[in-house]
Amino acid sequence: MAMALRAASRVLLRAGSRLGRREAVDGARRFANKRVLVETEGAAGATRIAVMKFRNPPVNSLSLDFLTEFVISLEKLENDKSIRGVILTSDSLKRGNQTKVAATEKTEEKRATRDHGGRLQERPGIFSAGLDLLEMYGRNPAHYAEYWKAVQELWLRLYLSSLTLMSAINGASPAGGCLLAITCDYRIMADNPKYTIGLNESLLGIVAPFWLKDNYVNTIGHRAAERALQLGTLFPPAEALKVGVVDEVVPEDQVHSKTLSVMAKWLAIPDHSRQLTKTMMRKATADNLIKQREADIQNFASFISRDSIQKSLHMYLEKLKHKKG
Ligand SMILES: CCCCCCCC/C=C\C=C\CC(=O)SCCNC(=O)CCNC(=O)[C@H](O)C(C)(C)COP(=O)(O)OP(=O)(O)OC[C@H]1O[C@@H](n2cnc3c(N)ncnc32)[C@H](O)[C@@H]1OP(=O)(O)O
Repeated sequence: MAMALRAASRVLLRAGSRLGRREAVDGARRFANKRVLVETEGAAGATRIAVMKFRNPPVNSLSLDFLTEFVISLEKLENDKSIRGVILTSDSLKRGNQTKVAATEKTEEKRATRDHGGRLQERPGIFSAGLDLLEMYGRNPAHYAEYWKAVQELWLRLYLSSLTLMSAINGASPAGGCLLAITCDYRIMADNPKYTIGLNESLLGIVAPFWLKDNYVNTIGHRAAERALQLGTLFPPAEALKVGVVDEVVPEDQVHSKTLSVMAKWLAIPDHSRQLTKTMMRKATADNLIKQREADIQNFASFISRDSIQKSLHMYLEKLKHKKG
């Protein structure tokens, strides 16, 4: 009997590490893939809220692996009928004792910041650095196509999610980081002038895809989007609030509690009427991509493969590598 139990628990452990860990923590539940930690709050049987924490060191860039894990986690939450609201945030915390590994070391692991025990660490103050530039540089067209399909998938899942989605923006949020935020129903940003948010693609010599542009227009209006997209504006919190990229700016240590209290207000609205309203507002924008997904993938793959675009990305990566501070 004991042997059978041990064998069963080994099978469960193996399945657990394949599917993501699930454990009980102080009455709350959590599951984790390697790059996304999901914690749920609230009593069993009652409405619960999930917090999805990004932890893809060093800067929470949207790598293919991260996108895949994100979509799997979101799908799990969509299928859990007790969950009605999800908060997106970064697991990046201000930590002491960090050492930035030399920029000359090339691999992903070596690029990350590590603590003195050699463990990989998030760089602090980053919500998400956006799409992973290394997925778009120096690869082949088939890879670009696969990557773009995953980017589209994440956007569609978030934009059309029946859950109430909120972002607790606790760090820098350029380009794809801003994409994550503007798919949400509500955005709360930490009041730290070092953090900026916006679609800065034009500064990299690339162009935001039409569906992200549409999402931006729906969020801040046509004229503001037209200007911000051409200039690649990254807004500090006060300006982000003024233009409407975010809905609230609060002191950094209150971002989580404020998001929870706003979430409670949204969850007081009946789900069916809120969801139908959300669909009514968003369906046409999403359908616009759905009906031309394949063409959008091919456009991206050929655009990003151009020598001139690869050169721009190379220069941008070099600039990042050699920047001071
Ligand atoms: C004809 C029309 C067709 C249309 C087709 C559509 C085409 C659309 C194409 C693309 C759309 C892209 C959208 C994007 O999201 S592009 C990504 C934009 N992101 C950025 O510009 C952010 C760049 N990063 C930063 O500004 C900073 O790194 C910051 C996030 C503020 C953090 O700063 P800091 O804490 O000082 O950290 P470091 O700068 O030192 O960065 C640490 C290492 O991480 C690397 N890094 C940073 N960002 C990325 C990234 N997005 N992807 C991959 N790697 C990234 C950085 O190089 C450092 O590496 P190393 O340690 O080796 O120097």
